[in-house]
Amino acid sequence: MKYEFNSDKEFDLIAIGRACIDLNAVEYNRPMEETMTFSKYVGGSPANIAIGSSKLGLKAGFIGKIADDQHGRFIKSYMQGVGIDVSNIVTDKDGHKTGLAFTEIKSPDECSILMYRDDVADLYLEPSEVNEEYIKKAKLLLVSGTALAASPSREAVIKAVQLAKKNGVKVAFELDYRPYTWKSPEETAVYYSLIASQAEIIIGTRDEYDAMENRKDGRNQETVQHLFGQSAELIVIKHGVDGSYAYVKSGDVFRAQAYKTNVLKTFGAGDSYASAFLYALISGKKIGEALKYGSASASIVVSKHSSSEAMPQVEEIEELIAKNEKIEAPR
Ligand SMILES: Nc1ncnc2c1ncn2[C@@H]1O[C@H](COP(=O)(O)OP(=O)(O)O)[C@@H](O)[C@H]1O
Ligand SMILES: O=C(O)C[C@@H](O)[C@H](O)C(=O)COP(=O)(O)O
Repeated sequence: MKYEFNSDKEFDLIAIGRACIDLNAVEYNRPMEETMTFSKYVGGSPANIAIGSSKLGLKAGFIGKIADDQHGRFIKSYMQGVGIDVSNIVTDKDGHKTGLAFTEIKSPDECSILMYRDDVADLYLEPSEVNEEYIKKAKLLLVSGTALAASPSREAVIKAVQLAKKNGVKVAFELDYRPYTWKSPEETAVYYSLIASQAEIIIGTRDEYDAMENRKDGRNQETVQHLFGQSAELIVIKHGVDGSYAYVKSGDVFRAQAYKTNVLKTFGAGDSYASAFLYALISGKKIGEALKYGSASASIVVSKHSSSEAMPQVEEIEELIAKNEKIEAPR
């Protein structure tokens, strides 16, 4: 079963949200207190997804606001360098700073992120900086949940979604829940539910759907039943190393297991998964196959040091799928 896009569009995917900096611990397998050096990469979930899908060959664009400083310029030139259209990345003129994410790698499965996101430039994207002529050119608008955390970025995203709906552009909502960016769980649930009610494709971990539903231990069946009553056509629910499911409005369900790998750290899994899943879907692969692309890409990225720079080529993903070494997990 395939998922159909409007083929008469110049861009495969346009992402909206934050483009930031990741500072990843160079000395790892220790707490951050003992880490003295960090490597710099472009980061921010929607930027990572745009980078991953561009490296896989999609024509990608980005809408966001970056700081008018060295970090902002680094982000823009890196994104341009991997083939992303940066014409709709706006430079902040009010002195707001680039968001930073320091990563701590204590062990392969004990990682955390220390984020510096006070007054960050990306959350100052204005609705007036979202351009209908641009959005209209995309097959898919990818929205990151974190961009809904504060105004005016929240309104800019809501406008982008409205313009997508008006112009036959599918909306994919990557829940990308970062608790520290939000004021309260209630607020998150309100805005997540609003965008989820408009999106045709929704991707998130089980915990992120729980944040949207403002509950604990939610069940996939209840979640999808509710969302299929709105605009959703395809819902992906990820369960970490236990794999992921794609639910289709027709009633079909697909499952992918994670691929065995030499794990260095856990972050980067979600963004690499989304970029390869969307790449495969937009390239016309079947939904079950697209899940494998997502899983394989994630497995490659968790074995490497960064999120953005580590995004794989198509050949690497296909090699891993062909090897077929999956992690057995309970159903
Ligand atoms: N330890 C791991 N080894 C191999 N693949 C993994 C591992 N952890 C996660 N993955 C893959 O990454 C995907 C996304 O991971 P998940 O943890 O659910 O998302 P997120 O990073 O957004 O929290 C999973 O569906 C799985 O395919
Ligand atoms: O999204 C961010 O601001 C931080 C990311 O750049 C970082 O690489 C990361 O946490 C990615 O993790 P993922 O969401 O598990 O892919």
